[in-house]
Amino acid sequence: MIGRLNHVAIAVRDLAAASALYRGTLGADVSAPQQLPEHGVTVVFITLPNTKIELLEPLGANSPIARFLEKNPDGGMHHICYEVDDIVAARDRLKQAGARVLGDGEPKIGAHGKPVLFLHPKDFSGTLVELEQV
Ligand SMILES: CC[C@@H](C(=O)O)C(=O)SCCNC(=O)CCNC(=O)[C@H](O)C(C)(C)COP(=O)(O)OP(=O)(O)OC[C@H]1O[C@@H](n2cnc3c(N)ncnc32)[C@H](O)[C@@H]1OP(=O)(O)O
Ligand SMILES: [Co+2]
Repeated sequence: MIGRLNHVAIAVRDLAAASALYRGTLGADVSAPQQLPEHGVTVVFITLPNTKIELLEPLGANSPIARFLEKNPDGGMHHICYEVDDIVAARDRLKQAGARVLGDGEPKIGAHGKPVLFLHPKDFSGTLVELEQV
């Protein structure tokens, strides 16, 4: 059901500093920041030859990233995103298998303008999983 690795996301306290680190020290191609209030994040994408890295900074009072940073003050790996062809079919199959789909269970439009859903980390070996329909 899952396809390509779309991105690995890292939560950071200071998006400008983390972007400078990737751009300057690691020599990476870093996008401009994008605010996504519906997701409670400001995001940049780093394009690598085989996948992307998403850097996430908290945005707004109810950001899931703010809560993550309370527990992980230095930041860290936040989620992994797999591509699927049909997100509603994937969701229904996962629910049938007993996995918890987060939020209201309906796909939201993510950073790439495509539908996304999140799966509870406790159901996936301690890793928060995002699905993106491509
Ligand atoms: C930019 C848009 C989009 C894209 O297109 O790419 C994005 O990526 S947006 C990214 C941000 N959005 C989300 O994270 C949405 C989904 N997340 C959630 O619904 C919640 O953050 C959560 C995963 C359900 C956690 O909720 P929270 O209220 O923080 O619960 P707890 O702190 O009580 O956590 C419960 C339990 O789970 C562990 N945990 C929490 N977050 C993670 C994580 N990212 N990775 C692994 N484990 C995680 C947490 O430590 C708790 O465990 P215990 O302490 O053992 O109980
Ligand atoms: Co993501």
